[in-house]
Amino acid sequence: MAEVIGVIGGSGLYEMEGMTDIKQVTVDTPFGRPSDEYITGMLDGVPMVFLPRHGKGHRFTPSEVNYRANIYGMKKLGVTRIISVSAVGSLQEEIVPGHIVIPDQFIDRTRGHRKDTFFGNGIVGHVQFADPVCAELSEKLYQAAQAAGATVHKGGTYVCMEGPAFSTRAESHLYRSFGASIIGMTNLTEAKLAREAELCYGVIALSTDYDCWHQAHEDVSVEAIIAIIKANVAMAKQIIKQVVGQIPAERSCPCASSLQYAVISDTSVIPVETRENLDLLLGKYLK
Ligand SMILES: CSC[C@H]1O[C@H](OP(=O)(O)O)[C@H](O)[C@@H]1O
Ligand SMILES: Nc1ncnc2[nH]cnc12
Repeated sequence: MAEVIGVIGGSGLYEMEGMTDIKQVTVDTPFGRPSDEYITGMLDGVPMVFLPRHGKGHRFTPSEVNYRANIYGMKKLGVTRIISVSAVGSLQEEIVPGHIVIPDQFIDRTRGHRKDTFFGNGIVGHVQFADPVCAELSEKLYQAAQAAGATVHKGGTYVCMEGPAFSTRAESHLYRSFGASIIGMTNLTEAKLAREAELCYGVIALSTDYDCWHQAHEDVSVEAIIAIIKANVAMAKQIIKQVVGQIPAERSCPCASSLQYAVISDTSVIPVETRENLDLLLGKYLK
């Protein structure tokens, strides 16, 4: 039986066509409400769960999204691999709007307001995050993007800013001086929580604009982003359709055991409520 694939749709991707046996599922979590109901079903014979990150109708800012609930809900529904589809600004000339990037690194420019860990409340753990995305899933996404006919860039550094306002021009130039490739507001937070939930995480990033550094292009605007998304969302869906059949049933990557040596707390002092809240993620290590 194939493992369940989760898709988190970003700006412009609020539903996943082509799924069969669809159910809308409300999931309760110890971390509050996910962004919306999850859509469960099958895509080309593979079990799939879909969630729109900002909610249907795009109701939550990047800072307001309840990332912990979203990831926990995926885990609760049996998901083992998450594919994120996201709109990003390009920080490099060669990443033209309309191109796809499969990023492999992040730089954190969020401001510490987001809940980006399941740890706390009496339990401390530190997962490895040097390689923040699943290399195996990302390779499959790259191959699927090529097969779908996209112009796709393999690897790249995603700057995750807080938003919701876009960057100043000075910030945009600063990120370019870091050698970063793309900029968005959501994916790093998800990647951290996916790692803490022992889920693989990979990103299909659709370049929608040149942010505000490029002298020959208009500064980023929602209007321009939506136009590019509309023209390319079918491609993102095509990549997902391509990839589901290519993902092996069993995972052989390290993502599946990322919590094994992460907890530093004396397990005898973990409060009962914390233990209960984290049982789904950590129970097998806290016996
Ligand atoms: C609509 S422009 C800015 C918005 O788009 C990206 O969203 P997502 O990552 O969910 O596709 C970016 O991160 C911002 O949230
Ligand atoms: N230029 C940009 N900055 C931040 N997030 C984005 N999402 C799409 N384009 C973006």
